Amino acid sequence: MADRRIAGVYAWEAFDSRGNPTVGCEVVLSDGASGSATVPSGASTGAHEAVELRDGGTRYGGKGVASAVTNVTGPLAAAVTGIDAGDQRRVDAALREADGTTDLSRLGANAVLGVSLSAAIAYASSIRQPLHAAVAEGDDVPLLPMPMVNILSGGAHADGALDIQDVLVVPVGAESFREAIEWAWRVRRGTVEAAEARGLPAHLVADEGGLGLRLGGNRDALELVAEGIDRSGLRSGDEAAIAIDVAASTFAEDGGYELRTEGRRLTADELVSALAGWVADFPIVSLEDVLGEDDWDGWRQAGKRLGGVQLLGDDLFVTNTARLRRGVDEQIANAVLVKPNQVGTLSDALDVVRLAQHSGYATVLSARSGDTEDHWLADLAVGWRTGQIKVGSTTRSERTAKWNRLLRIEAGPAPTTFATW
Ligand SMILES: C=C(OP(=O)(O)O)C(=O)O
Ligand SMILES: [Mg+2]
Repeated sequence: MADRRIAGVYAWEAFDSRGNPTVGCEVVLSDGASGSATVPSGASTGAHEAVELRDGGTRYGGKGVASAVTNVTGPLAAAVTGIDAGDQRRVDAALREADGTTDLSRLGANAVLGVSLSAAIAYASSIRQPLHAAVAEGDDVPLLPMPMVNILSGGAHADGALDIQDVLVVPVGAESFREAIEWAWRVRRGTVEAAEARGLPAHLVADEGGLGLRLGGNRDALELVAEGIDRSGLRSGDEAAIAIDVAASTFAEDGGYELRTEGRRLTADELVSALAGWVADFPIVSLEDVLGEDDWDGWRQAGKRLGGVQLLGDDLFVTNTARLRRGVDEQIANAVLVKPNQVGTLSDALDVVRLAQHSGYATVLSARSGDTEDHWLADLAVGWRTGQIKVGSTTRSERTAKWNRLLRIEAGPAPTTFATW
């Protein structure tokens, strides 16, 4: 039997797409196979996420990850050396044990995820399988996810150009991933045309490559993207629909919601009413983080009034099984955003995906606003059959790396299916 024990673990500081430092990691196995991964980093982070370790006085202006790097090569390497990389659960348990905290704040969730991912990638290389096949369970057939593609950006990703963080297109009528991503690109082009027709500078892009336009208010953003869909020639609602990441925690203040671009303050109830109005007027199929991350009562009320659409919890659930379990038990939201670095290990992220799938919740695997050119996220979406993926726009290489990887997987040789909406 091949010897796939972890024999070496290396780490370094790498750039993310905002030019901030992040952790790169490589795991080498006894049989000589190796795998490396870089870890992404969010901006609109949830308060309950596992902790990303940052420290001062190192590179790139004193917000380095030098301690995360030395934690990889020191205690985390010691904890996993000798473990069979094919036993992901054991690798991840050893990483958690080495850290000893529930939020991974001692050694850093960024350090832990680097090792967890690199071990999985090294194992896939050793068994000569693509990562999506190596992480698939049982007889699961690879499933290409429906993309959710960023068109307009606001919030923490575009210097507050809008209060809401993302207006995205979902190519709901597409029959293959290739068609879906082309349709998303057509909607972007249509939105650029719509912006230019209004004299807006459509070449300025935000962190995830979405257009970073200063508009009169949030509704204007929806009107612009709706016009972009019309200009794309796609049928609004049937072929191309809209998703919003409200990211409400980023503008929640003293129990209310400050819509700064509109100069008004709303209660939770008024914010839900505004969202219900948008759902009535635009082809919206998915709403993310509609209220603050700890406003469970507000979310329950929101579910009653916005029940017809996908209600997606990001900051609400933070890829955490305990929080998702509470959501399922209390019938709050109906979908979960899954960001592996919110929880720190692949096994924990997979547990969230499976709990959601068994509970009838949809799953959307997601990149971060600070991401890298790595594309393991695409393989996880396919192998775990998450059904949806959110990566940002169709521009900027750290985004296209994931789309291009999905196009590559769809081209074969393994047979795939596509997750229609
Ligand atoms: C991808 C997102 O942004 P960030 O990575 O900044 O949390 C998000 O909020 O869904
Ligand atoms: Mg979000």
